[in-house]
Amino acid sequence: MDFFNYHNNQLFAEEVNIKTLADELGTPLYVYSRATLERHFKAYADPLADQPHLICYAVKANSNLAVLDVLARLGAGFDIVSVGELERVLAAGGEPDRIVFSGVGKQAHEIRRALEVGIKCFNVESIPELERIERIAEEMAVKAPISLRVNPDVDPKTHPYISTGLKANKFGIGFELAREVYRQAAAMQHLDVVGVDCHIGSQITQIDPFLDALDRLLVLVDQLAEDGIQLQHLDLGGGLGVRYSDETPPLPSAYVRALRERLADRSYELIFEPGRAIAANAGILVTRVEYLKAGQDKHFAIVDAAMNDLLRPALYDAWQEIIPVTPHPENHPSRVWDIVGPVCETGDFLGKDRQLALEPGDLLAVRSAGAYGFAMASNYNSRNRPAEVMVDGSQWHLVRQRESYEQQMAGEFTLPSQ
Ligand SMILES: Cc1ncc(COP(=O)(O)O)c(C=O)c1O
Ligand SMILES: N[C@@H](CCCC[NH3+])C(=O)O
Repeated sequence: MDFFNYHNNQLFAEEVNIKTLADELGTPLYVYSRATLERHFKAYADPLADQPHLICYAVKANSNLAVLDVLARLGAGFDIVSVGELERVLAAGGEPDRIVFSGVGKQAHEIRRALEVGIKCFNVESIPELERIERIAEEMAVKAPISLRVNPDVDPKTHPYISTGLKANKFGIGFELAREVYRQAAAMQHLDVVGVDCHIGSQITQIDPFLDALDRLLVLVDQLAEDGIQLQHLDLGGGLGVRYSDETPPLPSAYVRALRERLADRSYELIFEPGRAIAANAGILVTRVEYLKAGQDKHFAIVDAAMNDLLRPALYDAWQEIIPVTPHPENHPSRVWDIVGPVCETGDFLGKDRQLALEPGDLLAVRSAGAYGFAMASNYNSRNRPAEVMVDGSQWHLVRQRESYEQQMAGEFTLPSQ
């Protein structure tokens, strides 16, 4: 089932015509489908219905308040990596005791705020972080729930920039060290050791690396049991890939089932931290063609969205499908275009070598843009970040206004006069 589809030669999100939205709200414009977010969340939650679990949506993928709200209403937990994400989850109605806090650089004020609101667990990534949490918990006279993020040294076979579970990556505590660090954690007065955590990378399209990582975690869990450390939950991270072009990642249900089979009759609460698998294919970026420019070797369609709006193509050479919002008749001449933005960088492209029938003023949709799209948008070239819309059946809601220049400059000052 796809909630972004053509009807009468017009692209729709659920029952809302994209051209109407773009004409009314301007472009570039992010459009999300509530039904798709819900379907993707349930694809994780349903196969876990008969056992204790928590799906902690990775807020970094798309932190729009409306997206968080949709997921909170379904009972989602949240995986955060900053106090900014924490405040967003709380503002959207997320429950503090369903929040896990990941990330290698948690600052003291972030730890304090997380303890104050009572999060479910800190996923601790180093010994100094463990010591910092212990110190702050002591000052606040509370016990901090923690798990260690273990780096299992498993190759996730993904883009090198988004692999996180190899020895060479900055993330987690090395597998060989983990048992000893758990002993240290268990001896600290103000820590409550509740789980173990592992996240090996993103856009992973095979099940095997996840199973290898789980096997390593289970070896550790057994060793910890010998040491008298009983865990309540296993957090298996996020990272399940999606289809951008011809990838064939396992469905969430198959992935969850495979991991459950490996766990056999071990009874732990299972936590997952999916980001991309929930949000990516729940969103598109709509952009308008400004100019068609014939180059010597290449033809360029210059559109009004750029790398500041959608960074993935520039950063990872990522491929995302680009489709017309209102396709021309079949006999309209087409040619191969590079779809580029107005930013002054050669890396500013949304897609290369795309066969399309185009005219100036046409609308295009970049698919699979719901995750790591707006979330990584910036003001580079002093461009305002785009608006975001949530479609819900035949209704749509503006869930973020296009930034204004005043907002972009807010809080910034020129030098005082002499
Ligand atoms: C700790 C952690 N959890 C979850 C995620 C979400 O990953 P994905 O969007 O690939 O599911 C990430 C990002 O890779 C992460 O770093
Ligand atoms: N931002 C990345 C994924 C990073 C995952 C976060 N650890 C992407 O767009 O693919």
